[in-house]
Amino acid sequence: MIPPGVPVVSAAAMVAAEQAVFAAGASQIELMERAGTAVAREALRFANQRPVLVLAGPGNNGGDGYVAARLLEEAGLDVTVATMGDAKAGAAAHMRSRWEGRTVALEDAAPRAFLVDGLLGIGKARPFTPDLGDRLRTLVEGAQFVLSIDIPSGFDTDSGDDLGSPVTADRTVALGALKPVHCIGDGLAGCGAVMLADIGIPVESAWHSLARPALARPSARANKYSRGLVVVIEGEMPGAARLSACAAASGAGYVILAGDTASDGQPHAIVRRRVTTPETMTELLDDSRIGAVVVGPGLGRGQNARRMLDLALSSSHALILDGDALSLLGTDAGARLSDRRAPKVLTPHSGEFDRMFGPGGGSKIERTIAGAKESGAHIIHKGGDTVIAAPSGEVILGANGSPWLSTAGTGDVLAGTLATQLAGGALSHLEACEAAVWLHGRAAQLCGPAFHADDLIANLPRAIAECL
Ligand SMILES: NC(=O)C1=CN([C@@H]2O[C@H](COP(=O)(O)OP(=O)(O)OC[C@H]3O[C@@H](n4cnc5c(N)ncnc54)[C@H](O)[C@@H]3O)[C@@H](O)[C@H]2O)[C@@H](O)CC1
Ligand SMILES: [K+]
Repeated sequence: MIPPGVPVVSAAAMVAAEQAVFAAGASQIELMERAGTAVAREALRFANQRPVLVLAGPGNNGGDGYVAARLLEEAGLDVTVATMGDAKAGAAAHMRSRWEGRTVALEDAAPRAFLVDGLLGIGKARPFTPDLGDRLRTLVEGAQFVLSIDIPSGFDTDSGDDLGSPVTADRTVALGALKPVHCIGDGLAGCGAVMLADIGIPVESAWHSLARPALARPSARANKYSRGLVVVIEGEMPGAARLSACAAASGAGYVILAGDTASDGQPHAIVRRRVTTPETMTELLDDSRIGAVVVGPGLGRGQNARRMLDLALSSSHALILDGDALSLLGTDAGARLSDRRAPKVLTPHSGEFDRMFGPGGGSKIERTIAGAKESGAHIIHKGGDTVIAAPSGEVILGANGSPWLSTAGTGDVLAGTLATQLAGGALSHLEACEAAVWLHGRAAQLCGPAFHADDLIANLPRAIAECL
């Protein structure tokens, strides 16, 4: 769980925001006192009189730890501080000097039930030495509850990578703003539940965490076309496109499933159109009422699939490109899509993303932004840590789903859900992506464990109801 709809900043941007506050006259000691107070408050909610071990590193993260230790002892708890190196000069050294309680070196510390992790924060982290790593593992495994200050120690703030740290927090108090490690990569599991503490540092960012969308009810004058006409192109594996079409039918006014459909099947509300040749495809797409076209789920990668994709790309409709369409575009995606003026959204999982834009080049956030800029498309880079990026560089980080989403067909459902939000025309493209990812994740939560993609569709109306 991460707080919804709040700014997310890189380590460098957080430091710049802090510097701006200092330049405006704030004192570093005051800020650290506020940070430590927020940590102590959170610790008091969960410590329940258990013995506390505060790990204090050499930087300002450790400084926050010393403040928390002092306040927890003043609150009557039994507190020991384990230090890793000497506190550097400045506020952290000041807070170290104000701590008068029991202190041991990290190497000599014994486990205690409630662990407060103030070893490393958003400064540049190096992997722990083997000895320190082993000691830390003993302390973490011996604790009943681990509360990390700002970030779990030994994780990279911007990529979310675990640098070999034994820390897995039950809860993390993010200071001032969320950072990428709270939302992506190994950090998702390493942080536990994340709470955000306002310590008086104003931050602005083009990156935000996912929030519940505000969706409108159909107006009194609404008709099936004004609520959005969605076309889904069927291919070699028709089940995938049918999942997209059924998902789109939750909210869209009119859904057409186009392909080699022999029978008209369930649900009857979805209109079947027999489209097997370039001519019939061209005829289908020659309809200005179409709000969005989904192409790719189960499309196949043969000659016919390629032809259908080319025709969809040359239309002027908003396109959702998923699955096989992304594989067919491959390394040509950037060049081919940047030439297309009409809106397009790509919904790759990591393998499809890498096939289009290459596997290297920074964090998942940076890579997704680069892909969006190169292709001129909005990108929903799927996974447990979904990253949505716009060509403008705006980002939404959407880790609200459920690990049970890792089952066949759920991506097809996302594509259809997105088509409905785009075709409705009420939302910007980024808002439509955010709404689709939220609804998809929420429907998964409502399903509970061990569901299949059809169950997800059945829960979309309940998710939508929460947004009205
Ligand atoms: N700047 C400020 O005034 C504030 C900072 N805050 C705290 O300060 C943190 C950032 O502080 P810093 O920039 O000092 O960074 P850190 O507290 O992350 O400490 C970085 C230090 O740890 C050392 N280090 C890194 N990896 C190591 C390893 N494996 N073994 C031993 N030493 C290692 C580095 O050489 C560096 O000296 C934030 O995360 C937050 O907790 C808060 O107190 C709010 C105010
Ligand atoms: K920490």
